[in-house]
Amino acid sequence: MSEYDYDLVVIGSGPGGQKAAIAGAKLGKRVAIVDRQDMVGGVCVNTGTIPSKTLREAVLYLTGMSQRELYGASYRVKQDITISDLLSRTQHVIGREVEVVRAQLHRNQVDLLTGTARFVDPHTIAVQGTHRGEHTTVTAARVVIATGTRPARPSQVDFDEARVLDSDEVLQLEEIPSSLVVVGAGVIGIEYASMFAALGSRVTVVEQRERMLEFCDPEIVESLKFHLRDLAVTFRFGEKVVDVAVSDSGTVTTLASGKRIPAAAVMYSAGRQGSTDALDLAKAGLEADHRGRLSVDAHYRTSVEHIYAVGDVIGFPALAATSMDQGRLAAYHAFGEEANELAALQPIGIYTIPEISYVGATEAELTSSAVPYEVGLARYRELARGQIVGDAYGMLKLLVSTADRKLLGVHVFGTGATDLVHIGQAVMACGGTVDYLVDAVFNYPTLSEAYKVAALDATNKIRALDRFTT
Ligand SMILES: Cc1cc2nc3c(=O)[nH]c(=O)nc-3n(C[C@H](O)[C@H](O)[C@H](O)COP(=O)(O)OP(=O)(O)OC[C@H]3O[C@@H](n4cnc5c(N)ncnc54)[C@H](O)[C@@H]3O)c2cc1C
Ligand SMILES: NC(=O)c1ccc[n+]([C@@H]2O[C@H](COP(=O)([O-])OP(=O)(O)OC[C@H]3O[C@@H](n4cnc5c(N)ncnc54)[C@H](O)[C@@H]3O)[C@@H](O)[C@H]2O)c1
Repeated sequence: MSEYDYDLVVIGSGPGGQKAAIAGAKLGKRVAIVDRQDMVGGVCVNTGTIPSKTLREAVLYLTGMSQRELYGASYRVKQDITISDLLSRTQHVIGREVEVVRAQLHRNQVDLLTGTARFVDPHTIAVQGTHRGEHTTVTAARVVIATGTRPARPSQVDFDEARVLDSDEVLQLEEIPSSLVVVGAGVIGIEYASMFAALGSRVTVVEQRERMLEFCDPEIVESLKFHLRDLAVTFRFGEKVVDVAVSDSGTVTTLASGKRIPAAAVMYSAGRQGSTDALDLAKAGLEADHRGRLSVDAHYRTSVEHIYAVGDVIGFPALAATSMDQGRLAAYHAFGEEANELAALQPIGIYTIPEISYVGATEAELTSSAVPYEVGLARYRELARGQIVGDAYGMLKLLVSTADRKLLGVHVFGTGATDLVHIGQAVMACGGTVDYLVDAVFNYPTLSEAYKVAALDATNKIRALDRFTT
């Protein structure tokens, strides 16, 4: 018998924690996972990915936005959309997802301990429930910390949960604001800006940097900005928020340049802070950085050999999919199970309206590292499926090496972008060339056909160049 209550205790039940716990259980280990009663499934299910993506789906459906190309600019499924129309769908999906997480843990014999965990010593964890007296202490041979992040809140701003909110509190809004200031044009800010703009709020996005989504293809970001401006979004780049004042009639946001922006509400999406303050890390011999984050080695092991950390609490890339794999790999490493490292090719999906997705290199990266490439482009409006679904703006861009014809990057903008990208990802991961896409037969009419159209475009350009040089 082991000297510990559990072989593995996981703190946090988001994507990273869930997969660490289940991977440990599949290896036959005794596993427990700790989270608060109302947070099973993590930030991902309760306040982050799942609610925001469900809200987006509800917005797209009820506003009739994606059908306007076909039925006219005034088309709407529901005339007066209320916040409860939007939130009821969100609550429904959250409820189902929480049940799925609970059932998966249960059938894998993972004990779910409810409460807030803190270290008593490197192998002992105290779990404090919400009610007095609800207190357990467990010991573990190994620990995975998967406590995620929470919105960063500047100390000088008075958040009141009604008019001045962080991105978690958007889900508690009592009405759709007629106007909204979004502070920070990171992924969260720009996704919510898209949704509220689609709902008809007048949105102003304030971003201290000169540009947004700098890691994406600039041509696609330009297209997105064009679309958002068309929905009455105003961008204030290179501007910093210095003050937010609230009164009964609304809010006024003051920028460092002296500009003042009146709005019904203000949403802060200006970065996130690692959730490590409740953990009493010092008792485990650990220390977080100034943003509450933990550092780990290539196997997700912290400086204390038996304690691992995964997911958003270790920082970049801070995505649900990567967090899941980090969790699985941490558990495998902890129990000496062989596993491949995290795949190098990871897609990015941004659920703006329209959505963006890419995998591999950008044109800017290839240019700065002097890798010669050609671009193959397909526009949705030239695809039969694009016409059928009423998407006239979508595009798919392939970056192809002129040296060996391999795919170097895929960038998609428009309907289904976050799904479509995986075709290119699979071809790239298998070392495929553009010729595979030229020769492949795709179902017709589909958006996937964009790959063939773009591949033909790229090969036509490469051929023209070859003819000139030979
Ligand atoms: C608005 C928003 C939208 C997003 N959209 C996307 C998206 O579209 N795609 C995508 O890939 N990613 C998205 N993300 C990011 C994604 O949600 C995260 O990458 C993912 O949730 C991180 O998982 P995690 O394992 O780190 O745990 P998290 O999901 O962050 O959960 C951590 C859990 O730990 C618990 N916890 C913290 N401290 C303790 C403690 N002391 N004791 C017990 N439990 C504790 C918390 O209660 C929480 O339940 C989004 C995030 C936000 C905020
Ligand atoms: N689709 C997705 O994959 C998805 C969606 C949402 C969130 N996420 C993840 O969540 C994480 C957090 O996202 P985020 O958008 O909160 O953070 P972020 O750090 O990416 O963006 C915050 C932005 O706010 C700006 N900012 C900060 N203070 C400001 C001020 N006073 N005035 C004006 N601008 C200010 C910063 O310059 C920055 O651009 C991301 O790392 C992302 O990986 C992913």
